[in-house]
Amino acid sequence: MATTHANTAALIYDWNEKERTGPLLRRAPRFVDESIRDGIQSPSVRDPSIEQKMELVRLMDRMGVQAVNLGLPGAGRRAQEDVERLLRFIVEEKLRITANCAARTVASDIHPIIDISQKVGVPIEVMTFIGSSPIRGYTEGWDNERLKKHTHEAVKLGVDHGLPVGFVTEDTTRSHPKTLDVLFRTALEAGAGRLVLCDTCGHATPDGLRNLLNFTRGVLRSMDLEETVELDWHGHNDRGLALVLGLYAFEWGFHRVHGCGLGIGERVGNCSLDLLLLNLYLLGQLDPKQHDLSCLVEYVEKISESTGVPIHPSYPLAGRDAFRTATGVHAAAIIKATKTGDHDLADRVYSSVPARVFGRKQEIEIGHYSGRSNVIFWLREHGYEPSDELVDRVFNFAKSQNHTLTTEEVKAVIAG
Ligand SMILES: CC(C)[C@@](O)(CC(=O)O)C(=O)O
Repeated sequence: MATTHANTAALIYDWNEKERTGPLLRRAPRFVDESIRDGIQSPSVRDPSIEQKMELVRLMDRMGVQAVNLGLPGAGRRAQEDVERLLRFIVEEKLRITANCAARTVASDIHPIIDISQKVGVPIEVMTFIGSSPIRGYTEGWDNERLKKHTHEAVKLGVDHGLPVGFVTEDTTRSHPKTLDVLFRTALEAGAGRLVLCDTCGHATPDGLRNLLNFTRGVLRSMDLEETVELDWHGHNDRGLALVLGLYAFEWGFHRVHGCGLGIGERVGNCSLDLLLLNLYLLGQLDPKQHDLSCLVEYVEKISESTGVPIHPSYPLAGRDAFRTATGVHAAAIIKATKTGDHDLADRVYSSVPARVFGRKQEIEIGHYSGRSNVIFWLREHGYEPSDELVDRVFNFAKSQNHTLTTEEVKAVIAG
């Protein structure tokens, strides 16, 4: 693996690399951060302040995320003000990140995007969305003719004002090919430069994603647009597959994948953008000159702080427990590796994510599953001489408890 130190690599047989069918990308992956649009549609999420949104956009930019959805200006005055301020912020700070905004396929949602774009003098990509599945058509009472008319008018409105337009079919993964064929053609003929395929309800399996992509490619090919129109994948996590599908989407040729920090978003959330970045990094698919992931943990923490969504203790990389162990067998191995002085080795003995690369640290704790080596290591780390008597005392106390000891608890036992 490209990101493993040579010493450690010799000690790991990497089945991941034996034969790769997963992400080996034909082109550099690009990302759309939906945290401050779809992310904040989650019922448990608090709307971050404008300052917090700016901070998040700055972190996205540092991580090399190419585009951010700034919101849905059609939602009202506050959304419009936020979008305008964020767009000005991007310009003033000379960030590389580009902006897009969500809009229903109605003129009243698209006009505010045109207005803000003209006011600030920067193009905003219009991401105009329409429910395209039969189940949505049934509940909303829309027929295909109506969908087609709205699609044509909305895309044309953005294009006529010189804005790039992405056409977003909600619930694409449960939509009939005949409907998609009509809608894609209508949008592309009206000048859409991008199709956004959506797994709005988190329905797709990897087969579903591939079948849909092949179908969509067929439509583009028949219009001779395969080389010019870009494809985005936007997925939700109802079945817990969003991250895996995000990785496959890149593998199979999507240009961009959408995601949210900490995987927040409607219901069970979107594809986790931080875990997508982490995985592509571990697969050696991110150019380190373009993607500074030293702030990846900070990004997840800021998402959590600003939205009020806690980070689950076992959440990969940023979770409190991601690099902690109290278990005797695990700790003993890590302690031995630490003694070699090779930190990469110590970080990899019991994790496939190297903590130190992301500014985190492997920690050894003391609990009822611990061995004496945990206690000795802990005492040394905290500046205590591990005498036999002291080790016994802490060890026996830990065995009588049902949880991992806190620093205060260990100190109280040491104090006697
Ligand atoms: C707008 C679209 C991309 C959506 O997020 C739906 C929405 O938020 O209305 C989806 O998942 O299909």
